[in-house]
Amino acid sequence: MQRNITKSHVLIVVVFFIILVFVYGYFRESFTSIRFCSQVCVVPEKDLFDLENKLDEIDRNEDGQCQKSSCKTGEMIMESGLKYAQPSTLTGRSDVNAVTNWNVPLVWEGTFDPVVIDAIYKRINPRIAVVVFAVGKYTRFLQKFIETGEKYFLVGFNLTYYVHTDRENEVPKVPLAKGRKVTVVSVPSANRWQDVVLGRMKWATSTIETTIRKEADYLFMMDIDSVFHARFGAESLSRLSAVLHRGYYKTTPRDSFPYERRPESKAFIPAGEGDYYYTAAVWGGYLEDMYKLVKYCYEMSEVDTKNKIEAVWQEESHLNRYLLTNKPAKVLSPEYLWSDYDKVTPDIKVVRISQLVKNYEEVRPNGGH
Ligand SMILES: CC(=O)N[C@H]1[C@@H](OP(=O)(O)OP(=O)(O)OC[C@H]2O[C@@H](n3ccc(=O)[nH]c3=O)[C@H](O)[C@@H]2O)O[C@H](CO)[C@H](O)[C@@H]1O
Ligand SMILES: [Mn+2]
Repeated sequence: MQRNITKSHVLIVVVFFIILVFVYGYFRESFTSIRFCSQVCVVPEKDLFDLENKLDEIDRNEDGQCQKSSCKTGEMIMESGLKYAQPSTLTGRSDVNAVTNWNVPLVWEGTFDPVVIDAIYKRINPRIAVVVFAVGKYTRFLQKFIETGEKYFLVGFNLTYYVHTDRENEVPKVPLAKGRKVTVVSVPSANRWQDVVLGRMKWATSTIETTIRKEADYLFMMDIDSVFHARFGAESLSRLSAVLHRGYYKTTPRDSFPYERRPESKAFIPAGEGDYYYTAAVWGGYLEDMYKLVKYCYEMSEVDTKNKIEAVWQEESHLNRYLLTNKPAKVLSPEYLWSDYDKVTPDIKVVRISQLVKNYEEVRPNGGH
């Protein structure tokens, strides 16, 4: 009995092991790519190599320009070892919608973790351009805008404020953090505020072509009559990010949005169409995507002028027209531009930047609205 068991069993065990070795040899490739993740994630050697390569990809040429498109964003790579709260699939903001119907984020406080977002974007280390205009009496807003920008706006990132003005001597000297600067660009004075507002598209197009294109990866267009109050960070970065206008984001039916309604204008949006109403006081994105959009607003307003029409809200109308067809990659909640004219409502957990109350009559060259 004892002898029988030993003989046949030894044979079976040997055959079993031989088969096992063959099977292993055959499927070896697939076995190595299985990741065993619990506390520690074991990354197979080949994948580790790919990952290192990706980390090394963030290269700039002699002009400081990114070599690969991943420099701008796209790839959500985070260094390992970072400590942050575990994300939940079940809890989050339930009082607001955090996604659009074309499935991109609608950014509110509580929908992102600053630690994770910063880790991803600081590794890319993008150069950010902020284009602002301070023409005529609007130079008075520069000091507070830049001062508070240094406290809250994309802190820790390379950033240049391109201040377009007709009063160079009124540009204040504000202490700036490392990697940040102010570049002054001269523009002519204007007799109508409408010309300044629309002129922004023309002058910004030209500054991008001559200067900014060589110096930045992202670009923001912003009104100057605003003050930062809280973090306005890398969560705002995307190919194209637009901000919901605080006046129309909650219950306004689309047919009541102040879109351009005259078919003669290039900014025309007919009844029954539209997603949101976006403000033109804060918008940003990849340099080249923003260039295309700023230039579009300029060219469309030129066509309108030829046809003796001016869109109801100038470049804001053209911006809204463009974004209806070319959906933004991120929509930012009105936290990203509130107004001191309005009471803060419970869904706005944090006001990141707010428009100042101003005397339109006094500050604008031709007064009024
Ligand atoms: C919150 C919001 O939706 N803002 C929009 C609203 O602006 P506002 O009513 O806030 O207009 P505004 O007076 O701030 O003008 C827009 C910007 O143009 C510049 N400026 C204007 C006049 C002037 O004499 N000098 C000068 O430098 C300055 O940067 C200013 O911030 O309507 C404008 C068009 O009508 C633009 O679409 C603004 O983005
Ligand atoms: Mn404004």
